Amino acid sequence: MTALDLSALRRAPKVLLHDHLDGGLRPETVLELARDCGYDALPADTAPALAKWFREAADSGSLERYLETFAHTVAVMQTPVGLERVARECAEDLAADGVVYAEVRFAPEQHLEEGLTLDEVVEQVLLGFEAGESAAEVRGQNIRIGVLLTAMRHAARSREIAELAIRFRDRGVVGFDIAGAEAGNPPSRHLDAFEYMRGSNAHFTIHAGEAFGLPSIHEAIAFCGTDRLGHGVRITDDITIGTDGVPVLGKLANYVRDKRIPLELCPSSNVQTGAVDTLENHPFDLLARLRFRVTVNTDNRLMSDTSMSQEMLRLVETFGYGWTDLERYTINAMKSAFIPFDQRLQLIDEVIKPGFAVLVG
Ligand SMILES: O=c1[nH]cnc2c1ncn2[C@@H]1O[C@H](CO)[C@@H](O)[C@H]1O
Ligand SMILES: [Zn+2]
Repeated sequence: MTALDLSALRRAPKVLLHDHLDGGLRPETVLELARDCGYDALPADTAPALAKWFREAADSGSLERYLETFAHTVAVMQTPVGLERVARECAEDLAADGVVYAEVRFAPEQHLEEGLTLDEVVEQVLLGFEAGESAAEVRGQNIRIGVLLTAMRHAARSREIAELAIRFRDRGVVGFDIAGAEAGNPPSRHLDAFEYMRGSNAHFTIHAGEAFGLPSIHEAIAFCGTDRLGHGVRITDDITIGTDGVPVLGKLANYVRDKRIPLELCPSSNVQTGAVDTLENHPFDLLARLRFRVTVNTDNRLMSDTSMSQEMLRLVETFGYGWTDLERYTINAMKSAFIPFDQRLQLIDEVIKPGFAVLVG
């Protein structure tokens, strides 16, 4: 059995379903792109200081204030060169961390300030991911990236973004999502976008149950028909612990578990936005023990100063998990991916299981 430390975790084949492209830039890249495009509003001028600023500013305890930090990353992702570079580096960084399959999301509507069209934005990001996948392969690190197109939930372009996702479905876009401030912007506002996706036999996930509780999760599932829940951490509001210490599930929690609806849990991000108060109190462990389909995710690597391996290490340190637990969460994630079933199975059988077998030894 290999000791469970950060370097061994980096060798484990990992699957990431919830990662924002504009939340994962390298601090040096933010600085360089800002200089190149004349953006002069960055809050720091060295990479370490900028990394620290993002981490601390995102530690706000409120989703709305956490989201304000994205103004700086989105500002430097407005040109073909900037978009391509950020996507390329994202693929390379994830591959170097041992991620073998990732679904990375971003909101094309936020990248139109310099005159690019929605289609051009998506094309540049896809080019960047392809270049990053190839560069990683040369180093012996194989990764596949599927793109999710996000619509901002406070805006009114979700139908258009869903159509964009379908236009690019055979070129690397594997699904659709909504993100942004949850309170006041319920999923049902975007029903036509979700109906369009369902009508196209296409997949989507919805950020729900992060800054708002059960009604948001209920709408996402019952009215919108979501395939997965982005976070979904507040499903615990529907779980009570009886006097005998035994958890009792309400109707919605039961439904989520019965239908094996995947929860894209993002431990560090959830603490930063105040969805949970401490990692020790994160319901990840309760949900895992109750056999919900839990997955481990980064959400925003820059804002949380994290990686897939780091998130797993934090869970190991907090809840005492071993390799077989981590393998189970990884297989949960691979089963829940938006690529076709045969391709998911191939990654499980040929990459994930053999990779963990080496570590379990
Ligand atoms: O945890 C989150 N909850 C809700 N919205 C988020 C979260 N992380 C990032 N974004 C939002 O998604 C946009 C597209 O990637 C980001 O610009 C940010 O506003
Ligand atoms: Zn997110």
